[in-house]
Amino acid sequence: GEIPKTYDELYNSGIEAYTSEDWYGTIDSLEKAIAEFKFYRSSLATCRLRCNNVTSQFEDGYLEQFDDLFFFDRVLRKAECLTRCKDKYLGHRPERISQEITNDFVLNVPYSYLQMAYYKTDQMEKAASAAYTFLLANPDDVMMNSNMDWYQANSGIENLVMEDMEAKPHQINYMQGQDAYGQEDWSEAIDYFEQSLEEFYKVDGECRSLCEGPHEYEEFQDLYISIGTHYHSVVNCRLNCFQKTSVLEGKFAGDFLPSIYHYLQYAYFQVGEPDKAVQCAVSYLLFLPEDEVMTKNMEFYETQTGINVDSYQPRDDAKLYHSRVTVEDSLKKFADSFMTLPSNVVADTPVEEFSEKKKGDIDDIDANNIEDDVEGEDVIIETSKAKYFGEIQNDDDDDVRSNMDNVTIVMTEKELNGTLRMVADLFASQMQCDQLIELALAGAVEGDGYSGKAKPHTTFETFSGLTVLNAAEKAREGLVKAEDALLYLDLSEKARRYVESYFKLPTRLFFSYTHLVCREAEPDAPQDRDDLSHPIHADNCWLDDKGNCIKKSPAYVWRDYSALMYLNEDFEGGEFIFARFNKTVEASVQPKCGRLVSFSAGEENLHGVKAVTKGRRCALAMWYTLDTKYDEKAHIEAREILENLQHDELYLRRIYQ
Ligand SMILES: O=C(O)CCC(=O)C(=O)O
Ligand SMILES: [Fe+3]
Repeated sequence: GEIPKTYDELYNSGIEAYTSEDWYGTIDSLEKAIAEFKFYRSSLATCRLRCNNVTSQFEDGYLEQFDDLFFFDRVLRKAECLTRCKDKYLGHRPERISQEITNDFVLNVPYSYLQMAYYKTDQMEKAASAAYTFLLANPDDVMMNSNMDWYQANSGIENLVMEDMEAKPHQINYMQGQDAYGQEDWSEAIDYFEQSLEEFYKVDGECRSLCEGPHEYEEFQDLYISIGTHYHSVVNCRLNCFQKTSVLEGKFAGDFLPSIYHYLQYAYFQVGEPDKAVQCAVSYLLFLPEDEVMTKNMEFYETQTGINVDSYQPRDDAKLYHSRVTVEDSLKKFADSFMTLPSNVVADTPVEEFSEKKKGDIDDIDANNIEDDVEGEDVIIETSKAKYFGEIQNDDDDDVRSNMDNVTIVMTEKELNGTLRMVADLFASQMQCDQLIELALAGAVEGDGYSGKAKPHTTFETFSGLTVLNAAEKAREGLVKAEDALLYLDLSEKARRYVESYFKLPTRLFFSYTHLVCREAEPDAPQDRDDLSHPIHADNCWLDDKGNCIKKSPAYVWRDYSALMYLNEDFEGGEFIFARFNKTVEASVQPKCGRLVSFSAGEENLHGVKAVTKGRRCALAMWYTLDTKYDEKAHIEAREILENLQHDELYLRRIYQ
């Protein structure tokens, strides 16, 4: 028969039909494209999963006596199995389909065309659902947001139901489970949550196997280095699956998986199955061992039901998942220690997937407080509150932290009167601070970072700055010391790692912008000025006149965390303040050499700097993002420049010695 079209071909015909306003044609092609995309991905995943079970024709243990024959026997048998399987299910399809088009599918872009086509053909409900589906992956899209408002106001349909047309079974079951749970229909809740759990692991398995796709090599290297390089990107991609699968209504829900065990333990308890309840509780604690509510529940089980909780193991599914991720994470860290992840990682699942959503805003999945209802006992208190799921992936970040010589935390959320804030000392020695100030004096440019405006915030101070890349370039030109520029890179990396670990971030934190800055009071500035050196602001949104945080351009909306490492204290004024929009101060921090203040970059952390009335105040300012897209590549480039310099210098020394 006719060779079926691939999803990129169908997508292109859909767009062509759209351009010529052939709405039925658009719908036909795009619906087929979406179906084909799903078929393609699930077949690929199925083949890869199936081929995990290949067995060797050799006697058990026979190959293990030769160095790597056992390993390569499995590799070849898997390769053979995959070749056959792909041939059978995906026969005519090319090995690789345009990455750009694949990304469009991952980001629900076909639904933006479908939305219009459904609307034009008078299918309002579908049109609204398509708009909603597109928005889940592209929440900031201005056009689609206004379409959505329009549907809500003018569709003419009462109770217009908008569906996520890409909702996956683990998400649907989860939401149905929550409904049943809210109705206190425990056995139905158990069914849904068990189903959701099973589907979660299935989707996760598919996601992980889709990571095994092609990889752009610069060149083939040693056999093992090539394999290792490819595996590095695969394991990185696999670890990202947690983010991609733990999504509810388009948003990253950090405790999606553990919360299912939380719901289940309560529901099992309610239906009189305390054994299963404890198993679920123990499974939950595997992911979030420090959870207070669950720890209390365990005490309850122990004291009120007579169960010996210590004899319980987590469920097999939880154990398997947890230990796999733990091992993968340590393999990835090991790989990270000697090779860099290529920036052009090509896998079937783009790394950017869900980038809009992972931003680190961990949403409350459900704040559904379940009141005590077992004879007034002090029982299982509430369902899961949002928690970071950092424990799994950040295990040995604690080492990083303890390796940070003598860094000490001096203020936490409590003293700082807010959330996601901290102050720590001893990040740099006096000598290092002096070196960085010297670097700033030699290299910083007035108005750098503010379109050259030397006085961007107040007329009474001059602002100057130097980026990491400019520092390296100036070192190359001999304008600043290379070792100072290197220290700039090293200290900012030290801070980045500390912040990543301190806030237990589930994924890597990237630099988004790094700036060595000084603010210097004008010699004739009045001592009693009442303006600020830096007005109250949030780092990732702009505040309108009512103090609303607008997360739109020109704000740097992708910034998720900020940190400032102070370099001196010999100036007057210049305290850093956390403050409300009406300028009431929540906490104030006195800068000094080696002190780091760090906080999440949103409206929860409005801040500013009090007037510097005398002298010069210097700091290493860093803004970070969780979104790889905004990774400040300048750090790598700067390091390269400096390494080359160092290399040249050694070379010259050798010649002239
Ligand atoms: O220098 C400081 O203490 C804070 C500066 C700041 O908030 C910013 O540049 O966004
Ligand atoms: Fe700021």
